[in-house]
Parts: sequence; structure tokens; C-alpha cells
Amino acid sequence: MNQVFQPPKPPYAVYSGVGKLRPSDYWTYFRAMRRNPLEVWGEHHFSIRLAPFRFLGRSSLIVNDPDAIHHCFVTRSDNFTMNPLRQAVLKPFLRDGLLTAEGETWSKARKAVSPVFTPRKVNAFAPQIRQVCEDAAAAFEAIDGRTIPVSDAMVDLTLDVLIETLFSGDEALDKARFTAGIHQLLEISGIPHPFDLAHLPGWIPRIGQGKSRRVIADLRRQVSGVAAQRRKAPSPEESGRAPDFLDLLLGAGLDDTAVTDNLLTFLAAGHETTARSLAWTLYLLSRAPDVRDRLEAEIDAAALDDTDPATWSQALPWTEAVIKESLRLYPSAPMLARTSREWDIVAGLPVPARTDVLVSTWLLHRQRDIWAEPDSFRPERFLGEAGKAIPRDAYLPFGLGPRVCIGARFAMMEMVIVLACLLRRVRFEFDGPRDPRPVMRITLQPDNEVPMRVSRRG
Ligand code: HEM
Repeated sequence: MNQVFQPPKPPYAVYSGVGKLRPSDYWTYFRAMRRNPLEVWGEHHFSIRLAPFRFLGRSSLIVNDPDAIHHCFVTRSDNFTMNPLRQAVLKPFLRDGLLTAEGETWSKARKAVSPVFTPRKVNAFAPQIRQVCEDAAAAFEAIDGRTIPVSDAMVDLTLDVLIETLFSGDEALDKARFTAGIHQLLEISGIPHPFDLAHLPGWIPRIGQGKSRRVIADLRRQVSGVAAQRRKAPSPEESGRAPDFLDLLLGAGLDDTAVTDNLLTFLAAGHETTARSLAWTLYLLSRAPDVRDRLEAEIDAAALDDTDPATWSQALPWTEAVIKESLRLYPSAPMLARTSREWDIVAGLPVPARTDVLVSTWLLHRQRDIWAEPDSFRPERFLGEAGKAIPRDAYLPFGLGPRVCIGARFAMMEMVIVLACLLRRVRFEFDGPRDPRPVMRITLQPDNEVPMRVSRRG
């Protein structure tokens, strides 16, 4: 008999009661927001469709209803613009890159960058991704029997993939210095500053952000240096090499600042999200041996060796369903946040101007009346007729509307290639004293390193 695995959730913050908030409740809320914003949601939030609330004089609306989400993010996307708190966290680093640009600047950038992400261009990255993954699989085989922090290992692997596909091992890039900078940034960023949580204006200096500013400035210098060198170098056609993201952005006619903003944006948007999703997937697989056995059998039977890795998702439907289910349970981009420009009505509810509209994919993906066994790991829900019956806009790991993730195809392809290359050769078994719980930073991270024993498959 199959045992369906239900991974543990974080605890909920305990307030003084239902009704009017007391001063101590503000403190409880504030501390939970700093520690792990997922703790502010109670069990009832998984059942409600709309929840308006006010905090420190600001109106917010939690939207868990697919039609209402469609209204705000698609139909009236012009009225629901980027949320100031999200911008305060991301904009200092990404400036006018695609993720953080707004208005006219964003439309122009999206138009310029879209040709870089056509299916043909994305598929062309598959052999490079495969090479990085085969090297990683060999390195994992070599540490047979050892226990490693898998979350960190996936951060390293996806950073290698991105550095390869962004710069193709360009000698102008000091990879060790660049990698160290990204790691430093991962350690110090992602937690909203208390002043931003309290909605204080951006001109008030945020104490303690000097270090991240220095790291960011150094990363920007490195990336723009590589871009400047590349402008002078022979083009991919002239030198007969496959183009990387840097070539494609230079070819899209962006100026130097926009190239730097967008390369850093691809790194920020595409690195940790993919790494965390892979770590969660490996953890789930190790806790659900039936699912893992079926995935290994699918990969072993698929005779992938001489095939184009861009086609592996079609050859490996179970593997793809496992990734989708992992993104449902642990959406690595756990919050879509917008702010209304003017008064509107959302699902019958009046929404004043300057209201923060919050879609927590953590809540939406576990909505009690949308998903059967919402907290269980059941990849089969994404196969065949069951997959087709999932309501529109109930599953949004890559967002929706005009600002939907431009790298979704790249990310799905990459994750299938990573799992196929690694799990053909090694198995990862959870080996920690306590199962990881999700913590919401900018991404949904495990609260521990996810120790897993690596063993060579026979
Ligand atoms: C598992 C991996 C990934 C997840 C879960 C993910 C998720 C998302 C989500 C939810 C958004 C929309 C954010 C919003 O509406 O506020 C987004 C936007 C974006 N993503 Fe991804 N992403 C992933 C991988 C990637 C990759 C690999 C790249 C690039 C190489 C990328 C580049 C972007 C960019 C540039 C945007 C901004 C698009 C715009 O605003 O026009 N993402 N991503």
C-alpha cells in the first residue's frame, strides 16, 4: 500500500484572540514577519478566498481566489502595479532590470528581452546545462556514502548553470570572485528591513545595509566589465560558438546599463528560485520512496544518452509532474504582491487606492476547496485528465499576466535536466535529525541545510 507523504509546515504565530488587535499582537506580527512571514498565516487562511486587513494605517487584501487574482494580475494589470515593499527589497540591486522596472521602462525592456527567451533560443542552452549537470553528477558519485547539505549543493549547481549560460565561461569573468559575491548577497539579503515593513519612506537611511550596497556595487562592476569586453570581441557567428545570454542581450540592442541590470536580474530571478525548488524536490523524493522508484525507473528506461536534452521533458512526464508538485507544495516565489493605483472592485469587494494586493502562492496552492489532499505530495495530480482539470489561475509558480516569469521554460527544462543527469547516477537520502520547514525570504527556503546522504546507484 502506497504511503502518501505529507511534509511538515511551520508553526503559526499565536495572537491574543480573534477581533481587535492588541499592541502585543502588532509585536507578534512584526516578529513573525522578520522571522518567517509564513507564520502569520493561520489554518483558516488556507480556506478563505479574500481577506482584507489594515496594518499600521495601510490597507492590504489577501487574494486566494483564482478569478479575483485574474482580475488584478491580468484584466486590470494596469491598475495593480509593483508593490513598494517588494521594490524596496529588490530595486537597489536590480534597478531597471525586467523584474523591477515599471511603466514605459518595463514595456520597452520586456519587448527587447522577449526574443532572448523564445523556445528555440532556450532549447539551445540545453547541451550547456547538461554538461554542467554531468560534471556535477560525477562529483556526487565521487563522494559516495557522504552526507552533504543538499540545499547548498543545489545553490552551487544552479549558479554554475547560470554563469555558464550567461557568460559561457568568459575569461573576463573572475568566477571565484563573482561566486563569492553572490553567496555574500544571499546571506545578507532577502529579509525586509523593519523600516520597509513599517512603510517608512525610502529616503530615510536603512542602517546595516552598507555591506549589501558594497557587494552589489562590486557585482555590478564585474558584470559591466565582462559586457564591455564582450562588445569588443568577435560575435558568436564570427567565432563559431553558441551564443550565451550576454550575446543575446547585446544583440537585442540594450545599452550597457540595461545589459548589466538584466544579467543581474536573470541571476537574481533564476538562480535561487531554481536551486530551492530542486532541493525541495530531492527532499520530497527521499521521503516518498514509491514516487522516487517510479522516477528512477522512468529515467533509466528513457535511453536519454544520444538525445537532445531539450526534449527530455516529453520523454520524462513523471519527472516533470514531480517538479510541478514540488513547486505546488513549495512555490519558490511564494508571494506575488501588487498595489492598487486607484479605487476598484475585486470579487465584489471595494478596494481603495494604495491597497496592497497579496497573492501568497503558499496559501493558494494548498487551498482546501481547490486541491484534493492539499498538503500531500501527489505528483499524479499533474498527469492526464487530472492535470487538465486544475482550475485556471489556481496554480501559479511562475506568476501570471503580462509580468509572468519570462524564464519559466528555461527553469522547467533546467530542472528536468538536473534531475535526469543526477538521479541516473546517484540517490539522495534525507539524513537529518529534523525535517526541513519552509521559511519565506524572497524565495521559499528550507530552515536547515537539508542534509542528505549521497549514494552511487548500482
Ligand atoms: C523555479 C524557478 C523560477 C520560479 C519559481 C520563478 C518565478 C517567477 C515569478 C512568480 C515571477 C513573477 C513575479 C511577479 O509577478 O511579481 C517571475 C518573474 C521573472 N522571472 Fe522567474 N522564476 C524562476 C526562474 C527564472 C529563470 C531561470 C529566469 C531567467 C533566466 C527568470 C527570470 C524572471 C524575470 C526576468 C522575471 C520578471 C518578468 C517581468 O516582470 O517582466 N526566472 N519569476
